[in-house]
Amino acid sequence: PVAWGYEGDIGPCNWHKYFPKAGGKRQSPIDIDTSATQYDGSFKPLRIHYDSHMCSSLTNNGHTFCMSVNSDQCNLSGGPLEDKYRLLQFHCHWGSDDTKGSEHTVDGHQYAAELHLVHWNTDKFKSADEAIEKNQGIAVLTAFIKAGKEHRGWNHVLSHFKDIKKVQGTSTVNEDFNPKCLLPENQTDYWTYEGSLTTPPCHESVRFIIFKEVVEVSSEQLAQFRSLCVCSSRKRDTGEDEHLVDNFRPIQPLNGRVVKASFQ
Ligand SMILES: NS(=O)(=O)c1ccc(S(=O)(=O)NCc2cccs2)s1
Ligand SMILES: [Zn+2]
Repeated sequence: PVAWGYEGDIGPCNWHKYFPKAGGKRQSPIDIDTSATQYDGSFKPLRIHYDSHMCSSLTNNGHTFCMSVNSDQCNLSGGPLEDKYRLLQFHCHWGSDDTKGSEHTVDGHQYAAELHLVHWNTDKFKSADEAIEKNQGIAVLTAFIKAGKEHRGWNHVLSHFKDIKKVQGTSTVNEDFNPKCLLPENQTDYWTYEGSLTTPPCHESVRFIIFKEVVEVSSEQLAQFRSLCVCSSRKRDTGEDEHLVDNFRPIQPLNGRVVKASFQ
């Protein structure tokens, strides 16, 4: 597999050389210009049904932490979606300090981090690997994160981080944890548009649903995101571990796409 990253020769400006989709016309992330969004009154209520008795495993894949979920009881439908989608995994993007880290921006404002709950279309496709490449294959529920008060729900995830500090580290999460607790209270106000995976291979298969309400976590919790290491071997010339930070892709051209809003 081709190595890619967020800085230097393997960074986002060169992804298109090995991952041609990265140069496509409906790429993500984007800036949400709230003065140009269009209210769509036709959206049905979002239906987010997750159960908490799902055994999931947490991995450091070198680009982010990834909580993979293998429950057919975690489903998403409604809102702008025509089909039923099943939760595959969730992960985040964050910065080297609290002033940057989100992938999408709102009126040019970048948040400290961004949560992606990745779902695949089980009505149209037989597997996630098939859905990942197809239009309407993927739906990503997205919440912005800012530094503020501590978030108790996030501690269920962060308590496993010592086991995945190194890349390819994996930890099994058995406790009663429902990822729905990571979403904002207001789940009726969101923006939505058609885009892509924000990492290679950047397939243009994603419907993003981005909540307007921002979730707060403490600065100390954000610092725990940054405690993950990029790779087991590579050391800085100071012998220091290289920490996983600034794993966000720059914003991409809108190319005429319209961002819809579920609220006026
Ligand atoms: N940042 S994001 O939510 O847009 C995502 C990027 C990659 C995602 S994935 O879950 O599809 N894993 C990568 C792949 C698995 C199988 C083939 S590619 S989700
Ligand atoms: Zn993501």
